[in-house]
Amino acid sequence: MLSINKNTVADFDYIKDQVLDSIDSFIYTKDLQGNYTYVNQAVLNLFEKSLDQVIGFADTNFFDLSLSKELKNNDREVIEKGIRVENEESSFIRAKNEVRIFKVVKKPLFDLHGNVIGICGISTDITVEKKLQEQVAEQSFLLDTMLNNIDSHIYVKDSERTFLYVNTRTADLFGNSAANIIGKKDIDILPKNIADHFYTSDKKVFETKTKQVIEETVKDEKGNNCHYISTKVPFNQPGKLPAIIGFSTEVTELFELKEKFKQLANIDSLTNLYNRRYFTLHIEKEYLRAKRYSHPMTLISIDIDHFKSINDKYGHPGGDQILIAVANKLKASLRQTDILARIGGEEFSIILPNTSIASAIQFAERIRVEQSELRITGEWDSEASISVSIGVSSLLTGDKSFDELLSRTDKALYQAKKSGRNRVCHL
Ligand SMILES: Nc1nc2c(ncn2[C@@H]2O[C@H](COP(=O)(O)OP(=O)(O)OP(=O)(O)O)[C@@H](O)[C@H]2O)c(=O)[nH]1
Repeated sequence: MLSINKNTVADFDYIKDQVLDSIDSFIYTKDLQGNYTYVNQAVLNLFEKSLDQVIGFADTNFFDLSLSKELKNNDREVIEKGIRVENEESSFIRAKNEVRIFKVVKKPLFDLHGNVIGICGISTDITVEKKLQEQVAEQSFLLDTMLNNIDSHIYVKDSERTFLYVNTRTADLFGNSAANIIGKKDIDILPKNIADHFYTSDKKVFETKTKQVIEETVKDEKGNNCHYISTKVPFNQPGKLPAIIGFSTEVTELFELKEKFKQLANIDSLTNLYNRRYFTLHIEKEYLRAKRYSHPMTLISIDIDHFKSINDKYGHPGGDQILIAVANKLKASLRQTDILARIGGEEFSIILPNTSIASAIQFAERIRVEQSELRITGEWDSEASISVSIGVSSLLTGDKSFDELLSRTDKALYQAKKSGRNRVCHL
């Protein structure tokens, strides 16, 4: 049989106090007036008071209650309703001169007849945890705001092609919500050919474990080409599948602008034919190709006769219109592989790859006739007509550079001029 004597109770109280005092949580009881009837050591440490400075005293001595609203409300709720309250309290501690946040559990204390005679509370300081949570929430908000407003598509995808993250821009591009995309595979979200196209470069990151910068071109739903610069970096977390973080920026406008600039640099603005710069680049290329494969290559030089007099007769703007008409007629005579350029004022050249001198002479003669039959109308009374002189020359086995071909063609043109114009000469 268990016998309890005075000493056993004292021992038990002593042990209980030791246990309660060794707990980091704040344990306390208060009477109905809100005066403390018990506090453990943690409470004394928090208040920086001794036991007799706390027992019998109310919270107003230890908290700034104007800044500790939940404390009073929670206490009132427990006492008035006789219920257990579990809540968070943010309280200003006078001794520490700072606000601390507590997770509190407060219960009513009853007498033998079931009347509420006070409250018992256990509070745990969660200030650091809360601050960390706030910091994480703040950083996550900041990151979300940045990722969702940046002009790039950002996504995280694992090696099994499952999206782990997409920003709003990516979700919009895929025509779905981020919540619907995350957790799904690219092939479940995108048309197979597009998903596979993206996965080809994803795979490269998984295989090489290094960052890849790729230019990607994808057709949108209207069939237009969209150009992207994509940077994909490996993202590995212990215990998880390898993943990549992708940043894709649409550069369609820039790409098209670049292409336009490239074109403009090569195009003559008056006639829209290639200019001398493009011609020079290409004649060298064609020359090297013809040399390497021992293919024939012929050059034609065309010069409008007495263009100075045409300018004098029709004025400079009239002369421009005639140049455009001549250019258009020349363009219409070309084969797909021929390269036509305006290389000077009223001078044009045609590179004829894979063409023998005999066929080139025939072609030049056809051009000469077509040009002489041109009737050009404009802001003048009669129809304007012109003639052209043409020089033709082919690449010879002994040629050391394309300059030799160029100079032979020029000489042939000079001969055509010298021998009366409106004719084709060849060398
Ligand atoms: N309208 C116009 N004229 C140009 C342009 N570029 C050059 N010219 C003119 O073309 C004329 C070329 O004259 P020339 O080189 O003396 O030769 P030509 O009068 O054609 O005589 P031949 O070539 O000997 O038959 C000059 O009057 C230039 O001012 C241009 O872009 N527009």
